[in-house]
Amino acid sequence: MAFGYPIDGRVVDPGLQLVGPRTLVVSSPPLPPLFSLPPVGYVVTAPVAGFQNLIFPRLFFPRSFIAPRVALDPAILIQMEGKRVQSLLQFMSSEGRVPSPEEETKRKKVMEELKQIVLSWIRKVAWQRHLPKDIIDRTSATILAYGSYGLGVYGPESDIDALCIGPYFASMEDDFFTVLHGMLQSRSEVSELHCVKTAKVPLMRFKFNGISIDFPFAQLRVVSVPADVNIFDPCLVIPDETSQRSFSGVRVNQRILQLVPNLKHFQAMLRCIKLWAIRRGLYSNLLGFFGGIHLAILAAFVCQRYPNASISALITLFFETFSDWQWPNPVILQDPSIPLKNADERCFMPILMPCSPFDWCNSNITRGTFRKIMREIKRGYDITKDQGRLDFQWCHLFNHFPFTESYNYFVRICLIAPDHDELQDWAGWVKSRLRGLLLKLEREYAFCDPNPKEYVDANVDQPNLVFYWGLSLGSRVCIDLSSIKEEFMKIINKEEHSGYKNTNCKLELSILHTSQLPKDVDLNYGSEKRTKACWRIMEYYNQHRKPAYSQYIPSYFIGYVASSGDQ
Ligand SMILES: Nc1ncnc2c1ncn2[C@@H]1O[C@H](COP(=O)(O)OP(=O)(O)OP(=O)(O)O)[C@@H](O)[C@H]1O
Ligand SMILES: [Mg+2]
Ligand SMILES: [Mg+2]
Repeated sequence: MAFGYPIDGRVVDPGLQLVGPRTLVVSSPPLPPLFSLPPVGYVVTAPVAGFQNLIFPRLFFPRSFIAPRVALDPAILIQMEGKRVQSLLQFMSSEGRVPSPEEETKRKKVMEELKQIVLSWIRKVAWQRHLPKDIIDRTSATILAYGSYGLGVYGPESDIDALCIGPYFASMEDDFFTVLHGMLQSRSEVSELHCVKTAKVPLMRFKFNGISIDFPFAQLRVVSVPADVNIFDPCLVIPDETSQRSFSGVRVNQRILQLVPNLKHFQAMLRCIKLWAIRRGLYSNLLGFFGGIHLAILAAFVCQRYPNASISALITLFFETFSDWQWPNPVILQDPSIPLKNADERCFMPILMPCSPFDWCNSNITRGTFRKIMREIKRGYDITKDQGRLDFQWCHLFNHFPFTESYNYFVRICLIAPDHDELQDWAGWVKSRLRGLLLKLEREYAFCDPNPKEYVDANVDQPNLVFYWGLSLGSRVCIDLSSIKEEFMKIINKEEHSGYKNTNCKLELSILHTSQLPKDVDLNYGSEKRTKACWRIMEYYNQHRKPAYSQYIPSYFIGYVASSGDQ
């Protein structure tokens, strides 16, 4: 085995060769640790007899994982790394975050059935439009998955995002939102069907066999859209701007998949980062936190930088990279090679989409949510940076955010409607405007933490949905929300599309002290509980590991290695 050391920011391997600006080769023979500069990272190679000058990078370790100036035994490192990855995968699987084969099959079947519906739809449309018989015979439409399902990282709560692509004669208003809508409505598998026509990317939203589907539409100037349509084909003519925007989601997804060096690592890491964001109350684009697209690009960025890193190292590197990041410097996964459009100056974390037209991800992050995100990223780094530590458990990283311990006051936002269907529409509309309320609360109070979780108040007779947002009052003593509510209701009712002015849909806004929270509402949702996986990991840590010390500095504790358990 030999050692390399970082010198002036570069890393030199005295035994073999320089392998890159952020890597260190551990090979033979060992040299004493002389340099005080902290290494930026390590690639551990397995020494191969007879190939002394070749480097076989196996694993990348973040700098924090290995204390600087300490000699290391690569065999122990690799073993420890393997255990950490294993316990992480075990944790994710026991938390139900890895879809079962049945779930995979169920979703595939939904996609297949939607494809069939879309095929019969387009023939029907061609026939209704009296197109020539050969066109009716030849025409086809298709659907392409994108979002978390397209990336292969969906969780139990995820929807399927599927873009419906139709030929030149299929119009959005008449054929998609009317004919196809009618066909979907008549299917017994379809429920909760809604049209969202005024969104930037207009879509139908429904459940198919209980799975939520986001279903936008785009048109191509062709007679027949093949199932394997190449959406990067420069010859494709996309006739209108709405279709361009609808295509963007699929393109971004496919580009991300092309840019990550190791798809399996990317998918596994993104699943973990998403669970972390959900548990820490950071997963909701509408409420000023991350959406799936933000996390996907940030995760891909880290994977691209560290192609040799293991899944657990990638998680540490995610937190390390973005706690050090000089925001609002943008995160760019693919160099656009064209001048960048100006990011919105209010954007706290600009993230560029990795393909033409290189737009910025839409972000609702506010000053307050940015503060919380950064605090949580630093927490993530603190927990994961030294995984050799005695009390390390993955479940600490994924603990639910302890809302009731963190705030004395909560803003209660209760949305009420006469029936469930109306509640869906009403809540959808209000949620799309909640950033306005958040900004007002931030202006008025010291800090507001919009917990994205939705609750139901059993004491309210009508169908309802309730948010409890954490509130720090700062030096304020007045907690009268009436003026804020008045201003917010103006936003809700003013917009011409809302149409909610004279309906029975209501919004209640109040401030509660923690002691006034309903007894059946657990805002901390399991933060104190230990999951089954956690216990399993603890057992493993307590019973089957023994401490390992550096072979060069015998009293220096490196971590644990598995033992047969007979100690
Ligand atoms: N803020 C945004 N900016 C740009 N594109 C977005 C944004 N939000 C959503 N999209 C597009 O819509 C797609 C689907 O978004 P969605 O909200 O369903 O998240 P997701 O990544 O699929 O995660 P989830 O598992 O929560 O569904 C994204 O992949 C992206 O292409
Ligand atoms: Mg989705
Ligand atoms: Mg979606």
